[in-house]
Formats: sequence, C-alpha cells, structure tokens
Amino acid sequence: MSICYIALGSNLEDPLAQANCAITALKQLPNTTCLEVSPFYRSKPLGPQDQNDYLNAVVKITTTLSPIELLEALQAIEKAQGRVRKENRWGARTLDLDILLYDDLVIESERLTIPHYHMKNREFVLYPLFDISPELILPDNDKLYDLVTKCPKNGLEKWDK
Ligand SMILES: CC1(C)Nc2nc(N)[nH]c(=O)c2N=C1O
Repeated sequence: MSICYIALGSNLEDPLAQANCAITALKQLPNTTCLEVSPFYRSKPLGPQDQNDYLNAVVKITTTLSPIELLEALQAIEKAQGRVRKENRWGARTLDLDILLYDDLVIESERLTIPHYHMKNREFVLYPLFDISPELILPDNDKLYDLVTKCPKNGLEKWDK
C-alpha cells in the first residue's frame, strides 16, 4: 500500500458540494482508503482575479493503485463532476484533483509529475497539507514545516460556508 496526498480545488458550481462529493468518490476508489481530510480553506485565485475564490483541501489516502491508475481515477472523478478541460489552465473549474505526493516517488513524465510541480509555493496546498501531516518530509528532503514557514498565507482562511 502507498501513501498519497491529493490536492482538491473548486471554485464553480457550489465548491462545498463539489468537495464533499469528490471526497465520497475518493473513499469509493478500489483498493483505496481515505486516511484523513484537511480542513476546507477559502483562497484567493492564483492567476486571473476575475473568478471566484477557491475551496481548497488536501486528502491523505492509502492505495494499491499505481500512479497512473490513480491519475486516471482522479480524472474520472473530475469528469463525473462536470470538469471541462479548456485550453485556459488558469480558469475557473468545478473540480481539480491533483496528486501531490505518492510515497517518496519522483516522476517526471508527459502525463504525470510527482511531487506536484507547484506545490512548494502554494499556500492553498501547503497549509492544508501541514494540517494533516506536519512532520512530512518531501522526497528531496525539504521539510514541509520549513516550506510552510516561508510561505505567506495570502489571505488564506477556513471555508466558512
Ligand atoms: C487556476 C489555478 C492556478 N488557481 C488556483 N487558485 C487557488 N486559490 N486555488 C486553486 O486550487 C487554484 N487552481 C488553479 O488551477
């Protein structure tokens, strides 16, 4: 079994419902157990500001799915919840499910980069990740504690409704 951390983001079509529905779907993945869910956060959009605030969270799972199988399972959940992949990588979305970490694996391929390429400078990833695994050490030996300490909160707050 592998330990994986999944980043969840949504800013369209009732993000709270999207998040709860996605967590239910994660719990139903084959050979997968949901170990912990971070608090939900409200974050200002990274990128174009003419979009809604995001709901962000991190989910810790254990699974026997391979990285690619897990990626495909997450993409299927996104699609089932109405995610329409547009060219604009910076636009609003109903649901994003990204693999942050998969054990201590380092993968750099066309389809999959693990650890997630941007995770080290995104408060909406680092803070919820720290909530559930404060002692985490990344595959390159960076301490999550040090990354969080250096990362401004940028107005990140608990999701209140
Ligand atoms: C468009 C982009 C980069 N901005 C985001 N901004 C925030 N705050 N949260 C996200 O999950 C998020 N996801 C994205 O994909």
